[in-house]
Amino acid sequence: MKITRITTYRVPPRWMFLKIETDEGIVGWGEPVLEGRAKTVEAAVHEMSEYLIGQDPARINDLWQVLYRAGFYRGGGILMSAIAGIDQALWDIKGKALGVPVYQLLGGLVRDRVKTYSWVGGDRPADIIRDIQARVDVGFDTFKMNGCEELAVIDNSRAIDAAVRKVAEIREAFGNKIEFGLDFHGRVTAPMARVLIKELEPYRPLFIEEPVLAEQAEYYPKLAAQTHIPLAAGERMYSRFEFKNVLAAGGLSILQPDLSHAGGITECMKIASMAEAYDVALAPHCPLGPIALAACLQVDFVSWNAFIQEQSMGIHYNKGGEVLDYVLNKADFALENGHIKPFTKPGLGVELDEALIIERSKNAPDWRNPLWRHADGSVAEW
Ligand SMILES: O=C(O)C(=O)C[C@@H](O)[C@H](O)CO
Ligand SMILES: [Mg+2]
Repeated sequence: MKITRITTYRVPPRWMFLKIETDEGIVGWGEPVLEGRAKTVEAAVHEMSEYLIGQDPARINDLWQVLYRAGFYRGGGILMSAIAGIDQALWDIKGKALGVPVYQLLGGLVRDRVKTYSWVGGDRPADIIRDIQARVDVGFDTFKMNGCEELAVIDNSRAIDAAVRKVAEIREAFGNKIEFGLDFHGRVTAPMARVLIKELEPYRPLFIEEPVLAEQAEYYPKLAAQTHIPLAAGERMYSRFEFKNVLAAGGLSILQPDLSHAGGITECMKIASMAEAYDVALAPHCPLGPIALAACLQVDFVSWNAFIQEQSMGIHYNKGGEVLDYVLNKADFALENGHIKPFTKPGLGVELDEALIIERSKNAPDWRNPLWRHADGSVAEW
């Protein structure tokens, strides 16, 4: 079998789908995207296609190493997202060629269903109680929300109290019938993380995500030493070589590699195994579309230390497009009390509405996250 063509489709709300065609008629799909940099990743995918056209798609490991090493420069969000989507599509082809779901090629199921969580609240969580109740009513019991609004490098007690009050209200309304992760979203500096985590300790969030920015990873063990709350990170780390350093230094209880940013299934399987060796849990990051989610689930189905999966149905970013819009086999993505069952179809398990993808790609928005500024005019972390 030989790869014959690579096509990319940027689609609403902010995703990009990749189609790899072969001379035997089998097609694989992937989702190479870095939110807000879709066009840059698209250029990277097409630059990399020079290494792929005419090649045997079955040689996923060799193609992955070529894409990672052949260009001399490596790593980072753009290149590793391009590789991620290509890798997903190659696994999709291999599963379809052999007539089995990808997880069968990775050693088979380690669990019968995967627990997911739902985002609630938006960039500035308001009406959070109402949002949670709406999802509790349909069976969810685990959620994630932004842990705070923008914070200054050193902020005041009012800002800290506002963040803590929201969490206190959630616990007051729902007790321990629900769990929630708090995503600091990189908005919190190391000094403020110490203060905010201390004040949040009594409310026992399930985890605190990106307690500091990935470039401040040396603070993970220091922050972990002051709290019992599990710390999580990973969406802005792009290869096993970055996760290696974080695992060796300690501090993270949960790794959140993004299957569309960290090199795809091939790379994230290695990251999952490394995490297990350090007794660290896996919770793949996925605020993206259906192909990214399917790739995450294939890894969750075979990774013992995977404990929960992010999915973006109803997330505040999905304006103009929802996860299942492009999916024909919607029933396979059914959530029963927040859990999803293993896919049965070959490959990644997603059957796509290609006509709709092509149609919506004709005027896809070039999504950007907002540029926030503090009251003094300085740039704020969004
Ligand atoms: O889902 C998460 O955990 C996020 O932090 C969302 C963030 O990754 C946005 O997708 C960036 O545009
Ligand atoms: Mg996050």
